[in-house]
Amino acid sequence: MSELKRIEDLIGDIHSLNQDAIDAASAHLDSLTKPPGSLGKLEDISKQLAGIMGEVIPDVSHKAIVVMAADHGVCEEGVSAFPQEVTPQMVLNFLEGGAAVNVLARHAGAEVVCVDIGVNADLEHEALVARKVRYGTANMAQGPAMTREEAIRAILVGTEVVDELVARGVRILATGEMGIGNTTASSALLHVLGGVDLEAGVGRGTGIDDARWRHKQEVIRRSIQMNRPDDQDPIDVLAKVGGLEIAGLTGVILGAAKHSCAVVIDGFISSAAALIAARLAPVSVQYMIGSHQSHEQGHARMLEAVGLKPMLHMDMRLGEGTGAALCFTLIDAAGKIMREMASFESAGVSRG
Ligand SMILES: Cc1cc2ncn([C@H]3O[C@H](COP(=O)(O)O)[C@@H](O)[C@H]3O)c2cc1C
Ligand SMILES: O=C(O)c1cccnc1
Repeated sequence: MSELKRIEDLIGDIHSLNQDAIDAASAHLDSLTKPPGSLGKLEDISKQLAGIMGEVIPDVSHKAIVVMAADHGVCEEGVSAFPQEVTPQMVLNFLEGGAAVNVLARHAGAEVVCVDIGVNADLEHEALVARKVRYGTANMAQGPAMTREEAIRAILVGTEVVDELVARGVRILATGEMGIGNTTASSALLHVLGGVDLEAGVGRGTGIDDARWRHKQEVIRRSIQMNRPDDQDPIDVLAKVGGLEIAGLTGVILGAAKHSCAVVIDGFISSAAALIAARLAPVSVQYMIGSHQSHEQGHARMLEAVGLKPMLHMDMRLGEGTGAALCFTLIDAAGKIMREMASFESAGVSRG
């Protein structure tokens, strides 16, 4: 089967949520000892999870954060405060359990799965999922970041990783990434697909100064002029000005939706992947949970373009899956409410 046909089939396998399960979860929440709706977004999470998994109180105890790692040729233009070699160095840090996402994942009881989908170095580690599509993207300021075939292959890597995780019992997923330069690619995607000006949609990433921030906008402007991505064709935009980890995460999101699993979306870069997924398969948004609003300029506009409302505002701007890991703790809290709260009947409390 051609790889494009596999993407079309994947999209065709994603269905709307189960309304009966949502109604049953809603009735259960209203039977609990609280005014209806008073637990706000905790109730929304429970209803969404019920609709996604087709059960009133689904078991989401087995959680995984998929950290997709890849490099960006556009780093040659000086768009990040850090050098490219940080990408493979951080991958080893993830694999040894020392990065922020590892700590927060342990706190939330989630596993971290690190995938080399396009790091510009040879990496070896027993825990690494080695699925390199190519050694980093090309410099998008001089030509397309990758070919259409590579973008499609990277999306399929993401769905295959999810297939394997679901087969081993994972029931909820989250997105994470590592890739020096990837806020540049993400802002380019936001500009082309979301129509957001570069002033508003380009942030400081790892912490660039004003001069470099203006330069980053200029590099994105040049990259778009050079490649002329078709805003009606999300895979064309992804291939020309996106990234391999972003493509992989698009696949993770679509794969989660195909398996009727929720997928918690992390920060700016993960949300760019969510934007591609939303444009390829609008119904996939129903499976996404917006974890937090990053401090990165443009993230609010990115979330709006996808159609997500973030749970948390923590001024975090790290990526890796850190915001998604924190959101897992809220999802667990929502599940405990569903499981452990007394009802008006059982507790003998009068209804209004
Ligand atoms: C040590 C370190 C750890 C990180 N973990 C995530 N990022 C984050 O920063 C990068 C994006 O920012 P920019 O586009 O400015 O390069 C990505 O790798 C993202 O995951 C990190 C960055 C650094 C330096
Ligand atoms: O919002 C994010 O995910 C983010 C912001 C800056 C750098 N890296 C990631």
